[in-house]
Amino acid sequence: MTVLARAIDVTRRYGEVRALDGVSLDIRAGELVGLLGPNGAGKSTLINLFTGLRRPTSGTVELLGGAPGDPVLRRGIGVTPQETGLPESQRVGEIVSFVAAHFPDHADTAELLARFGLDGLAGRQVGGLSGGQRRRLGVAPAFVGRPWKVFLDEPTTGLDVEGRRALWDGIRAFHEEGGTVLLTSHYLEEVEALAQRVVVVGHGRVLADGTMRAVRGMVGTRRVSFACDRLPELPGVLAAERVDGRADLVVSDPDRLVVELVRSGVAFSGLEIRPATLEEAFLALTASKETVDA
Ligand SMILES: Nc1ncnc2c1ncn2[C@@H]1O[C@H](COP(=O)(O)OP(=O)(O)OP(=O)(O)O)[C@@H](O)[C@H]1O
Repeated sequence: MTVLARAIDVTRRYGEVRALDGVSLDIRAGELVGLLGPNGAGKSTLINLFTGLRRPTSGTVELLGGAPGDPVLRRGIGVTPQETGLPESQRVGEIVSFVAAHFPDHADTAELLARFGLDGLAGRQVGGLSGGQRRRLGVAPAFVGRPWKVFLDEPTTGLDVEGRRALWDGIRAFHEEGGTVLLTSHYLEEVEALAQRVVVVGHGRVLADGTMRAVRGMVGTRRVSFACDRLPELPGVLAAERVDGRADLVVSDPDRLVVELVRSGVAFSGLEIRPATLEEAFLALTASKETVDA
């Protein structure tokens, strides 16, 4: 299948910060890929490289088979950055028409607005939109030039459930017509609802790349905590902390951990098991990768 965006062993530094560290990734035509990772993982940097806004420090980035900075190739993509500053006094219809005017073949603006739940608002000034309507207006223009591929950086941040669903429907409709999507998100549920393939990034590296099911298995960790005087050696611990006489462990198999804890003969009390947050799961995944790589 045609590769629409490709990164080969890409590193990007900002001074001392290594935002991307040896990332290789292919996005093929027709895929809907979720790029999932905690704050600072390097998601926006990767999108900025694919869309030609930044250059890699080393490695190669290709867009539609060429250089991402090529204006002709860039006409084939649509981009929504994490934040958009739309002029308050401009009307919704004017904004979409302005973007459409840059493309020789563009979508019908009324249809596009309807697709993103903004129908009936073409004459409304941006200043009169709700936060959710504003965000959807920030995303819709990415689709106006009939792109091959769209890059959406946290498209649903700040949206309520209804707004999120309206946006998901718009993204799905584009994908069902054959469009390719790379979207970033902090939310596992969002990526699960939309993407067939999920790429987990952390500390500038690809930590996992596969189906949602496979990745959920990897990040589906639990936090097990209990009070004890001494923490024995236990298998399968991804991260451990001791706070006020309690051990706090992140594990992927809590049942096995508890069995081993009992077997160790160490006295414990106040056992609690709860799902780790996604953030914790990512940290554990990153930490375990670092241990493996060390
Ligand atoms: N222009 C910049 N100058 C300096 N450092 C930067 C710059 N842009 C990004 N970084 C750093 O690079 C790292 C990766 O940032 P990036 O924005 O790509 O992460 P992200 O995964 O998109 O995070 P978030 O989910 O918070 O948007 C972070 O440590 C960030 O502080």
